Amino acid sequence: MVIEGKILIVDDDQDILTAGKLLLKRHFSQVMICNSPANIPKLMSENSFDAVLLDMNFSPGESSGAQGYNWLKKILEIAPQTVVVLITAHGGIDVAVEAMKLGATDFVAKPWQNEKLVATLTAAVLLGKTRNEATELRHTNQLLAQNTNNTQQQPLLAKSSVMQQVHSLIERSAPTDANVLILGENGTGKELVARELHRQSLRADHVFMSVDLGAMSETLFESELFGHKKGSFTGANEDRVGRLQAANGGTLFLDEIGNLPLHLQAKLLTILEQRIVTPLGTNKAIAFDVRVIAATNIPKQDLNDGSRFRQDLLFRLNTVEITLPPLRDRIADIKPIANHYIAFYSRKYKKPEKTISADALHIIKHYAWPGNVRALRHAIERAIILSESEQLSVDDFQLSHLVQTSTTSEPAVQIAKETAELNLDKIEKLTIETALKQYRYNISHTAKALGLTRAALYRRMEKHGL
Ligand SMILES: Nc1ncnc2c1ncn2[C@@H]1O[C@H](COP(=O)(O)OP(=O)(O)OP(=O)(O)O)[C@@H](O)[C@H]1O
Repeated sequence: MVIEGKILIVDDDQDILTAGKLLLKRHFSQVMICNSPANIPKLMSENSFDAVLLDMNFSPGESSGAQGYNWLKKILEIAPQTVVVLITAHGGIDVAVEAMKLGATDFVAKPWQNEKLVATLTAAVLLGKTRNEATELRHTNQLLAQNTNNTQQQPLLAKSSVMQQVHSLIERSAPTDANVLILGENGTGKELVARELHRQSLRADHVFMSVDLGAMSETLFESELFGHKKGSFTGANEDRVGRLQAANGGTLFLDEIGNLPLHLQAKLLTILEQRIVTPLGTNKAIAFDVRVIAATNIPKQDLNDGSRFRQDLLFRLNTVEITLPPLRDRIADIKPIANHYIAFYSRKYKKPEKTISADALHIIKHYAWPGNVRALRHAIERAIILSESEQLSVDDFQLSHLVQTSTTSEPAVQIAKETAELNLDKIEKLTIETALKQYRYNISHTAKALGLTRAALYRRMEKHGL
C-alpha cells in the first residue's frame, strides 16, 4: 500500500539518495532528494513536506553532527511543525539524543534496515500530516477571526465627550490582558465595545468568542463552557468542544453576566482562577488561555450587593470598568450615529443615499430611546425602507406612538393615547411595553417574564417599534 505523503531525503552521498528513493517510492506517494543542504530553504518554500530524512554530516571525515544540528535548527525555524528523522552514523546514539532534544522526531542508524526505515517514516509521515493539518486549521482560524473582525463590525461612533473618554479607555486597556467589565443599559453598545477591545488587542488574530449567560441552566452552562463527551447527559448526541477551549488564545466575551445565578457565579470564578476545564463525561483537564471581557445591564449598585452578585467574582472581572451612558445622556452622538446608519441602510436596501430633515433630527435627538442605539438603528432601518422621498421626515420614523421620557424640557414627541380597542397586535405591544418598563428594559428578564427567547422579544420590539 502506498501512503499519501511527501518525503524529502537530504544526504551528500548520491548512493544513499538513490537507494533511499528507490525503497521509499514503493511506500510513499512522493519522494524528493537533495544532495546539498543549502538547497533545503528553497525546497521548503516550494513544498510542504510531511517528513524530512536528514543526514547529520555533510563533509568527508566529519562525524560530530554539528552540521546536522544547524540544518535541523534551520528547518524548524522555517516550519516549526516539520517532522525531521535523522540518519546517524552507526553508533552515533549521543548525536541522535542531542538532535532529538533540539526537536528531531526520530532517527535511523546507517546503514539502515529497510523495514525499520519504512516503519519509522510511516509514523513520521502520519505525524507530519497531522501537524500540517493542525497548522492549516490554525491559519484558517486566524483568517476567519480577522475576517469576522474586519467585515462584520460596525464602527463605534462617538462624538460626545463621555464617549470620547470611553474610546480613550478602550485604547489604553485593549493591548493589555486586563479583564474588562462593561456596564450599560440594553443597546448602549456593550458588545461593540467588547469587539473593539478585541480588535485593538494583541489577540486580534484569534477568536472573539461570545457567551450569553442570561437565562442559562446549569447543564447548559457546563456543556457550553466546558464541552462534553457524547452520552455524558441526555441529549449529548455527539462530542462537543467547550467555548473556553475554542476561545483559546483569544477573547471570551461573557454577556449578561449579571443574570448568572449565584451558584454558577461560584463555578465561573473557580474556572477563571484555575484556567482549566474538564469537559462533561471526561476526566481530562484542559488548560485554556483567554482574555475575559464581561458585560451587564444590571446597575452598578445592584452588582455591589453581595447577596445578588459575588463580590470576589466582581473583583476578578472589573480590573478595568467601562460604563456606557444611555443614549439620552449623550445627545451629541445621535446625529453621527443616525447619519452613519442612514448611509448604511441606503446602501443595504439599494436606495439613493437619503438625508434627514431638520424636524426629524430634532425629534430623534430628544426622544428618550429606552432601547438606546439598537432602537435608534432599527428606527432608521425602518425609515429607510418606508420612505419614498430623498429626505427622511418625522412621519417616516413613526414616532407618534413613542412615549417621550426624555429629561429634556423640549416637548418634542406627542404622547400617544392608547385606545381601548380589542386589537391583538395592540395588546401584544402594550403587554411588551408594560413588561419592559416593569423590568427596567432588562431584555433577559422581560423575555423570561413573557415566556419568550431574547431573540423573539427583540423581533417583536422591532415589529412594534419599541
Ligand atoms: N456607538 C455606536 N456606534 C454605532 N453603532 C452602535 C453604537 N453603539 C451601539 N451600536 C449598534 O447598536 C446595536 C446594539 O449594540 P450592542 O449589541 O453592542 O449593545 P449591547 O449593549 O451589547 O446590547 P444588549 O445589552 O442588549 O446585549 C448594534 O447593532 C450596534 O452595532
